[in-house]
Amino acid sequence: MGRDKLTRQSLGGSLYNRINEAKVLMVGAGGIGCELLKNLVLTGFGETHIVDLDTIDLSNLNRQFLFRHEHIKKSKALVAKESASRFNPAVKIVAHHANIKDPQFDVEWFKSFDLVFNALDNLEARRHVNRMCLAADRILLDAGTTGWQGSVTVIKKGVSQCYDCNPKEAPKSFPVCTIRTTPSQPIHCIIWAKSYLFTEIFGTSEDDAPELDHSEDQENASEIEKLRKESQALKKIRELIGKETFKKSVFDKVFHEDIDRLRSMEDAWKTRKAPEPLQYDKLVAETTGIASSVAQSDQKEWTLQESFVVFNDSLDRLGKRFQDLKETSNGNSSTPPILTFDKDDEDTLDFVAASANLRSHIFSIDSKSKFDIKQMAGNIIPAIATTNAIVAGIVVLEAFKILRDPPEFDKARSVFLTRLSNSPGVTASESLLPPNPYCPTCSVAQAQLVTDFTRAKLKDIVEGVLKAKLNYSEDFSVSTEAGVIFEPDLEDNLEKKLSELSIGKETFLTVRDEADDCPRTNLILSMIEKSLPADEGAVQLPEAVVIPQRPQAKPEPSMSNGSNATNGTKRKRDATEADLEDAGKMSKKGKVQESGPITIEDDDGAILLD
Ligand SMILES: Nc1ncnc2c1ncn2[C@@H]1O[C@H](COP(=O)(O)OP(=O)(O)OP(=O)(O)O)[C@@H](O)[C@H]1O
Ligand SMILES: [Zn+2]
Repeated sequence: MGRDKLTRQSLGGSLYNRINEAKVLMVGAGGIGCELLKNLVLTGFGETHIVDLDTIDLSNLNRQFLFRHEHIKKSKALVAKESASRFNPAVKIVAHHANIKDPQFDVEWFKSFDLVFNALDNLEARRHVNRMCLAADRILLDAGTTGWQGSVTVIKKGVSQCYDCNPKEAPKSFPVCTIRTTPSQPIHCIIWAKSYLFTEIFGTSEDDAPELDHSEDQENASEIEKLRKESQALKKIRELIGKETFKKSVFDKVFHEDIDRLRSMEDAWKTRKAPEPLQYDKLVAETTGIASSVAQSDQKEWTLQESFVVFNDSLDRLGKRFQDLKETSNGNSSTPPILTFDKDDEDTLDFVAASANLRSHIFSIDSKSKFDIKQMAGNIIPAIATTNAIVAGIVVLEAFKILRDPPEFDKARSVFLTRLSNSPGVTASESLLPPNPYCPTCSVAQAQLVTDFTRAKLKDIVEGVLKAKLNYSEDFSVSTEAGVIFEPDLEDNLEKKLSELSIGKETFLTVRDEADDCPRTNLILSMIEKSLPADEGAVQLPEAVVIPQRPQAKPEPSMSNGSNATNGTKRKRDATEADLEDAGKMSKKGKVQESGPITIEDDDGAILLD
């Protein structure tokens, strides 16, 4: 009996043949991706391309079953291909060890697929694939999981909601002053250790850390200035790396001198307990007999003395790595050596865990185990293989509906996996909702520009296409994800080449009509690279574009029931339902709330996580 006989029987010959001929793209070969690839290959999808930028880590092996111990440090995409090929040698698998945002994966490339599957773990890459599929007019099946929660959504341009139709919760950040001056929860000390202390000693600068919110800096200008001086002093300590005095200097600076300064701000401690500085020599005396192997006890909360031992030991390890790096990069001043925090890098995790707990002790905050700190610093909740397997199965069932002849879009559903205590089953589903007419990504006009990047300038787009071909008047702006590059008061970029403005074939440009009367909806431009004859324009508009008027002012979302309904008939999903990946991060003690974003409630109160 042929290996595909039963599959053919259960799917029916016509669907089976279409699956056999289908060319699909799977973005992400992690927890969901491994399960999904197995399903695609065993069902007989004719050609599957895999894109993943990462290499295999020890911590992936418990659930990413296409990978084995001997694959650690190898490309996920390539090993996934190798392992899954053995399940069904009749299908073709193509692996790309790359970032899906790389320019080689342009709109034309997306057009070469019948279907696209997202098996990703982050908002940024998902949004990018969403935009690419809209520009290429390809159906995207997005699968996501967070712990026990999961979702599968079918996104078809103009028919169903896209990934951006519901605004997503911005990642949680903390005001700088909370982190640096008045921490009150373990997470504040963990962010301090990871995004301030570690980066100032071994990395670049805290200013770039996404967890730190600088929006209130102006209001606290004098305190921020003092904090800045503290950071500079800490950076100087970097010069002591490798010297006998290094560890004590770091310790004295951040756990003694800086704390003394904070204590002197009496107003800050009127309603809370003032921090207590630590003494290096006293702790040295108290820690004789504690072995550095205590760092391996990752489930228990270390004592102050144990944290001190791990702090010193991890600083030794990191200092040595930093020195080695410096030696190997000697003479190459353009790349100063830096170390970066990685939750799977024991040396960096030990340092962050020990430093966070020392700071927690100073501020009378509960300490956390290294295991808990790994979850919180890595902003992760445990991934659950079963959830991944369920969504990877459901997403293929949705793909069947789309591949039928004729396609059964009306039967396609958004499916959610929940473990809410009052929910009757494991999954819930709803029909696909129509696009949000105010969505900045899909309720817009789209156009493609054929572009010769060797000579195209911004002027060729602004003057040659937008004004000459699409009748934009003077009042409009053009922006990339990085910001505005053209508007009536910003004309300096017109003579610049697109490459100088970091615009490539993977870039989307947004044209916003700023006219007072009847402005048109936003226009999203994507690029097709082509070498064009010198006597022709460097940017061409191959097809006519219709740009409708912008809809009237957006109604205020109703906050009464936590929904943000816009279409009168059906309630739109709220952030928790629609974006489980980002709304639903939980710790072991996490508790899901039924509406609104998800909170972690730990002993120190509730905090929102992205
Ligand atoms: N921009 C991107 N381009 C290509 N692949 C990506 C991109 N962003 C994320 N990925 C991949 O998506 C996959 C998501 O899988 P998963 O959620 O299981 O994460 P993981 O990194 O394997 O696990 P964990 O984060 O729990 O350690 C990862 O393999 C990751 O490398
Ligand atoms: Zn949309």
